Amino acid sequence: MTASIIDGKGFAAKVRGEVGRHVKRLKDEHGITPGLAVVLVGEDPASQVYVRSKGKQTVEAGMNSYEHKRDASISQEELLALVEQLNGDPAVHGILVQLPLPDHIDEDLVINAIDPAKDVDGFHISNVGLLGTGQESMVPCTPLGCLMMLRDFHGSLSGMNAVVVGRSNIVGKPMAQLLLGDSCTVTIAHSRTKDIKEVTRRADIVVAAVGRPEMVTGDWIKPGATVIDVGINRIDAPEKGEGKTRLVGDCHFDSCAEVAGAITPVPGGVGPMTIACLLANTLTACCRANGIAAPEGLTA
Ligand SMILES: Nc1nc(=O)c2c([nH]1)NC[C@@H]1CN(c3ccc(C(=O)N[C@@H](CCC(=O)O)C(=O)O)cc3)C=[N+]21
Ligand SMILES: [Mg+2]
Repeated sequence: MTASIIDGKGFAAKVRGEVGRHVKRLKDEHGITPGLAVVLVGEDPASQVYVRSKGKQTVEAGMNSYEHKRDASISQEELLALVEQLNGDPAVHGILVQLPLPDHIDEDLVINAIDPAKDVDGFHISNVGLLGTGQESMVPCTPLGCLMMLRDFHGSLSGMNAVVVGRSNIVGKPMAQLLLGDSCTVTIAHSRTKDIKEVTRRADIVVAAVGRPEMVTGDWIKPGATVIDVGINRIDAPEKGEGKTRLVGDCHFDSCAEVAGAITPVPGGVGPMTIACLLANTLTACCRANGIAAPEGLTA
């Protein structure tokens, strides 16, 4: 078998186009422009790349983008004061504080200082609780993007056996909640899971979110299963020349693609969908803040 490739990059472009059409309508009919504030602390070059492409795509969708870059030495108090300022700014409908933060800053404290209604990452404890109880919330972008691709490919997910590999607050746990919400039978596997291959090999859907390059190989996959690869790992690529690198997922693409029915590539899979869902969440937050019905199909 050779798997179908799920085109996250193409799907993300469609989602961004749909967001852009709703943004235009908000402007034309209500005179409102959604605004996204991104806070970047420190100089990590990879983070800077993400922040730049987020800003560019935000503007392309017709929304306002506000970037707040701060030195890695910023104090926790100063960062909390910035979050408070953004909470109180009516032009800002979404706030994203890029993670990870430097070690001297308590990440949970900063995230929980964000107004939950503006928490477009869906990381605030209120949003986590709302998602877990099936109430309206802001849904984390990466799992939302994965869910959109799965729904698009399969239609209904009801009754499917889904295994999420990884138990992070950012991806694994919310992904499991969303799959449960779509009536999958959900297992969360992780580094301490015994006979993990036997667990994943029973899955109709495998979502790999462990942050270990190419850990999931074809022998972990049931023939015909759908594989969603969340990992974005930069590894050395001496075959491309001295000092060169390349991006790989948490799945070993070639061996998984021989067995799976469908698979997302890296790059061009989950990553672009994450950014598209960030824009969708910003639009949703803006609509809710203004008492306007948020467009369906862009939320969980
Ligand atoms: N509060 C917070 N929210 C985040 O959502 C968040 C964060 N912090 N910290 C960093 C990670 C990383 N992240 C990515 C999003 C898109 C791509 C993406 O689009 N990647 C392209 C490739 C990019 C390349 O070529 O380097 C792709 O997979 O095709 C990657 C990484 C969001 N993050
Ligand atoms: Mg930290």
